Amino acid sequence: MPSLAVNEDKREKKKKKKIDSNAETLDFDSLSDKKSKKEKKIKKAKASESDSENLEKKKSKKKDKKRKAAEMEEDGSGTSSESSETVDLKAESGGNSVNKKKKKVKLAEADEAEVENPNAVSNFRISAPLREVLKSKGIEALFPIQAMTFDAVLDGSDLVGRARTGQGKTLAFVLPILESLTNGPAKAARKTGYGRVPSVLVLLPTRELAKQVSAEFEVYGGALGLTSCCLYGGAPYQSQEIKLRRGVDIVIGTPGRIKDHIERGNLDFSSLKFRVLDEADEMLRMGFVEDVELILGKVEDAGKVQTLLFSATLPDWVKQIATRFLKPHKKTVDLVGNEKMKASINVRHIIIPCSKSARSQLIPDIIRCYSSGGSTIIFTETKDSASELADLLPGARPLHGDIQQAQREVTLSGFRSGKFSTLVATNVAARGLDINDVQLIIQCEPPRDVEAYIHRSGRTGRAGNTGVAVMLCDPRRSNISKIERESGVKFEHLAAPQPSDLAKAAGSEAAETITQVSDGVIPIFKSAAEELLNTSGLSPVELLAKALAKTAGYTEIKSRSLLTSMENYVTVLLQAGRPIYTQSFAYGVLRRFLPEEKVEALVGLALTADGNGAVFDVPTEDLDTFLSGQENAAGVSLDVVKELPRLQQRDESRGGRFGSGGWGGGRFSGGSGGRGGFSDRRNDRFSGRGRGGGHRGNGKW
Ligand SMILES: Nc1ncnc2c1ncn2[C@@H]1O[C@H](COP(=O)(O)OP(=O)(O)OP(=O)(O)O)[C@@H](O)[C@H]1O
Repeated sequence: MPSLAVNEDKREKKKKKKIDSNAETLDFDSLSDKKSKKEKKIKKAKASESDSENLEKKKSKKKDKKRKAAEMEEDGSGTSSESSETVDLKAESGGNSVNKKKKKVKLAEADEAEVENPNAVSNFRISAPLREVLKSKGIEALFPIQAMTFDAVLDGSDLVGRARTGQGKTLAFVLPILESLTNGPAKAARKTGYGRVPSVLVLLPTRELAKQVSAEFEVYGGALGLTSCCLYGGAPYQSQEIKLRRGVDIVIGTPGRIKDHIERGNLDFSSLKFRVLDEADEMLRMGFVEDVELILGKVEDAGKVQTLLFSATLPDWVKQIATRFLKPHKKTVDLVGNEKMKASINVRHIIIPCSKSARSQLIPDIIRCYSSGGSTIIFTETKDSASELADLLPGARPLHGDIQQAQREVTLSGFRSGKFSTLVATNVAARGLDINDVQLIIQCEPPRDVEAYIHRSGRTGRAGNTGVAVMLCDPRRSNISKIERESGVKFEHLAAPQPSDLAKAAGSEAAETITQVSDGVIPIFKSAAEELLNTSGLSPVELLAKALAKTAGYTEIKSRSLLTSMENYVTVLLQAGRPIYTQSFAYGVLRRFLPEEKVEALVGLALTADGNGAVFDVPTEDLDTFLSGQENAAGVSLDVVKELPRLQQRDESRGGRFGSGGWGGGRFSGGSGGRGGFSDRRNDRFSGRGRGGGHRGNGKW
């Protein structure tokens, strides 16, 4: 297999990543305990060389994050006038444990960039323990959505917040809620002591997301002495009930399980101060509306509770529902608004045509080309396809709603920690999941709605990092134009990587690894090399090329068709000297000069966008029959295509004959042509589109 060298590389990267994250954890521990600065200095001085290396890495990571935060600001959100108001408010806030003197010292210590940055953490009413945690995570400035909502939330407003994926919406509610509970308006009425009832309720659509947000509350809330509890289905009730009985400040969970706990009399919202609906649109879309309404309805005096609603996508119907849950004078901070581009601007959005049957062959190559050695999440429409594909891809694991919760957790934590680098998931992983180093998203087919596209592709390119989202599809059947129009994404229509391109890349990597081999091996292998040179009949360069190929894992290079990406097929263009409006006309022309069984053997027939031709794939072994056969048909030409012409695309929403999009013509960088277009009347290779599983309602993923 061609991926050996790259896998080695990936393992090295993962190792490094783990060392880095360990360093962060250690640092956080030392910050959060109450040891004096002097002790810390001594500890630091004693730190081993590798520790200091880790610190160096961490510093540069922090600088990177700071730069990214500043860049994000420049994207146009945090206005300086607002920020200066924030600074004033902070100076006036008596409840804040940081006194003015300390603040001055801090500001003096802060580097220039921090002072100049209006979104610097020090410019907000964020108390010392939270600042310490933020610092330990390399966060020195708030992202725009956080900066623009912080005061409103801390000062008691209901709020609807919207920012693109990966822009830090979680901390946008975590930080002000925690400050409010410990230093702000919610402090006075907050229940404390054993058996206390929760002050905060956070609802999320999936278990994985609930756990992730709960972990944030544990880290940040823990620094302030607040406890949290995550309630989600598939996990035993008992441990959740024990926690609730002991008393918690923050409850995070999925609607179904929260409702169950209410019905069992385990939850009392009489002292609730905050309700958060994260990924609100998804929760409501999944059919949780009634559960959510029931849960929110359990708050007796809604006037005393602040309600916050966050998502990267807020369809109009959700905004309408929001008016039922939020107070009339709620604030709205919408950083996407009417901007055309609704998906992440840090992500390269690519479409590669591919038949269902070629997926498992093509995906490893896409990973090799686009994952930059990082992790990949592949989205399928159904649970079955996720399991099937995970079985076919080496080292991949599935994640979907039919997998036992305990296994789901093992899988996700293995993926997070880099134990394996390809996750094949349904929409259960589409929302909110923030996983370090996911560089590539592959969607096996276009999702049914634009929101799903936005959230899935948003699992990469987070917190100012970049990423790639590749969508595979059958242009004849997909509604790409609709997704393109509604998401504002301008897709790059590219060809699938050719095996020869991949082999070339692998060859360069292999050459690099060969230079790293010690000269000490030469005397041992020299006589075998001389023997080979003398007997092979090949030149030294040719022999070395073979050795490199073997090192890279190649013993042969297979061809792959431009149209369906299938191995051992070749793409042919048919022209009939007149327009070809229908597939049946194209088949009719072919039948005029080819035996029926050969016509039956072709796959993926699609009409060209100019209406003058049809392309299809033929088995390589049948190519000669096709090409020589045309001599018997006047006016007909058949040519092997080097670059795929633009193809007609189905445009469901507009119903035009020649859709606005079009396929092919694109080139994979360094590749040898575009491809696309499908139809297979013989065995309907594309019939398994698998919409059946759907994703509405509980447990469909
Ligand atoms: N101010 C900040 N500076 C640097 N990194 C940050 C900051 N705030 C959040 N992050 C990091 O950004 C990443 C994305 O944050 P988060 O998961 O909250 O995004 P999101 O907007 O909720 O995305 P999604 O819409 O996909 O749920 C996380 O890794 C988080 O730790």
